[in-house]
Amino acid sequence: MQETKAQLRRRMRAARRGLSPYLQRRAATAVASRLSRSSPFRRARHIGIYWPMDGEVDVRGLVRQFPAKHFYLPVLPAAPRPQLRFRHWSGGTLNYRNRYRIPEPLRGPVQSPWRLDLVLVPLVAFDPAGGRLGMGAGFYDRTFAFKRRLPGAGPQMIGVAHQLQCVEQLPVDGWDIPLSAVVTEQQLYRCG
Ligand SMILES: Nc1nc2c(c(=O)[nH]1)N(C=O)[C@@H](CNc1ccc(C(=O)N[C@@H](CCC(=O)O)C(=O)O)cc1)CN2
Ligand SMILES: Nc1ncnc2c1ncn2[C@@H]1O[C@H](COP(=O)(O)OP(=O)(O)OP(=O)(O)O)[C@@H](O)[C@H]1O
Repeated sequence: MQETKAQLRRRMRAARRGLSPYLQRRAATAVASRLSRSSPFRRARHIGIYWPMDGEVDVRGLVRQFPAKHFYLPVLPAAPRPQLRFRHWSGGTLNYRNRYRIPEPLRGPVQSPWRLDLVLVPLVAFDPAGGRLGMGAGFYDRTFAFKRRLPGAGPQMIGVAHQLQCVEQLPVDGWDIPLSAVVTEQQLYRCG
């Protein structure tokens, strides 16, 4: 029988969490190096990144490596707003954790999502066509929903993942924002 989204999420999260610290470090280095050689990254000045959780690839090393670029971390929306905000982060220690226990900067300039040049998107599973399965709260889909109406507008969305998170084909929902590329420790997928 076909695996449900919830089952696929559970399986992929367990798989990436199960990677040894050695494999995690190797993936982090390979992904950061492949990203930093790609033209969307080289062109970008304002970049959305993420604080890794639950076995996600750790690309925070890029912040130290590229001091001339500006990096921003997602900040969860306060009650009435459905969208993420992105707050400037220079690589320092963060003391505050949000309700999912993910660190967030408490101060610093906030950048509108559409003024970022590039967003490195965390994900649970992806397919080679740019389909993405996230944590299931729809944060990235809602925040970048404007890209469905204006496909060329706003940041390039590049998924970041371990190769083991690749599946043949994900079901597409109407609100899904397709990824323009996905980077893993093994390859760069150009999508769409
Ligand atoms: N590193 C990282 N940061 C991110 C995301 C992400 O996927 N990765 N997000 C991408 O959108 C947003 C956070 N989205 C999240 C959605 C659900 C859960 C979560 O852990 N859910 C629990 C149960 C909920 C609870 O504890 O209340 C779970 O099922 O594990 C975590 C983050 C913003 N920041
Ligand atoms: N543009 C949107 N407008 C309104 N609701 C949305 C929109 N995008 C997503 N949602 C809602 O968010 C819920 C979760 O979507 P989905 O399962 O695709 O999240 P996800 O991409 O896995 O999560 P995340 O982006 O948080 O990692 C959906 O049930 C949907 O109702």
